[in-house]
Amino acid sequence: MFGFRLSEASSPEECRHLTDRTTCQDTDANAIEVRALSKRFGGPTVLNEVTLDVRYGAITCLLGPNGAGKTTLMRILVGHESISRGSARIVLPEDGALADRTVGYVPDSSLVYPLLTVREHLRLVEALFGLSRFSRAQEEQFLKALGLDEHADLLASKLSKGLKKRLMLACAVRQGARVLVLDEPFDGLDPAGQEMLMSLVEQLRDQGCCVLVSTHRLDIAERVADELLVLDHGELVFSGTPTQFVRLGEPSPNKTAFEAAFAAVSRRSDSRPRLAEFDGTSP
Ligand SMILES: Nc1ncnc2c1ncn2[C@@H]1O[C@H](COP(=O)(O)OP(=O)(O)OP(=O)(O)O)[C@@H](O)[C@H]1O
Repeated sequence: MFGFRLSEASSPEECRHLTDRTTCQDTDANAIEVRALSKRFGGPTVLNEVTLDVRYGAITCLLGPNGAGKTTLMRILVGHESISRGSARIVLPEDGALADRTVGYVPDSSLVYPLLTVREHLRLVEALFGLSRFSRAQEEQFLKALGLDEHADLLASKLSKGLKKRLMLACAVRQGARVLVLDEPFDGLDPAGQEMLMSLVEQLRDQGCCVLVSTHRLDIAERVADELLVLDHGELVFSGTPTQFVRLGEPSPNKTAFEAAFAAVSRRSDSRPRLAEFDGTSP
């Protein structure tokens, strides 16, 4: 669906930077290393002795029920939250990419400048990271690829939730980030937007980027994930490939193999409220 190739929209210098991703980066190399990481906010432990690796050249989906600690882990990775114990580090690509451009973060809540237009956001990123400015044609092509061309001159405050997410991702891509940390990026997107985003993350993966995506959408994880991480109550309860994951589930007529595996590894899987127990509708 994305006719736009990310490398085409950049200046020759940036093209080299972007297209070299696949050749300069060992796609088995770790991009993120977390070791015995614990986090407390004063009260209960929110992340407990978490150890994991996330690699370049892969889409890694981070799954887990509400409150499992996904956002906290991502905020720690991008330096927005402190660590109580252990360590977390981003491993820079081997080609000497600039550290300040390496990590792109799309948070769960919107982080846009309300009084700047979509187009102005891209120019702000260009200025902040010292990138040569897109020509008008390149800018149009880039905006079209990200599904933002019809909204280019709208103030960010006027964008829908899904479009704000798309804008934040566009800024991370424009920045040339190699490690993309995307917190619930599919939340608020319509089906066409979801397809577009899946295609985009696959392109980024194919260029050698590390794409870490948190989601509650098991169907989307099943489609795009090369690797899966599952957090539950702050503990890492699964790390491996989708093939390894589905082996853990009990076959069930009411669940997909992914849903069955998620239920098997997640302690909260059987915590559905039983309305009948409260409202007297049980026979
Ligand atoms: N700043 C904070 N102060 C105190 N507790 C916090 C803070 N941030 C997160 N928590 C707690 O940490 C736990 C994990 O929250 P987190 O947002 O990381 O989970 P999550 O897996 O992203 O959940 P969801 O899927 O609902 O977004 C929750 O119990 C939450 O209340």
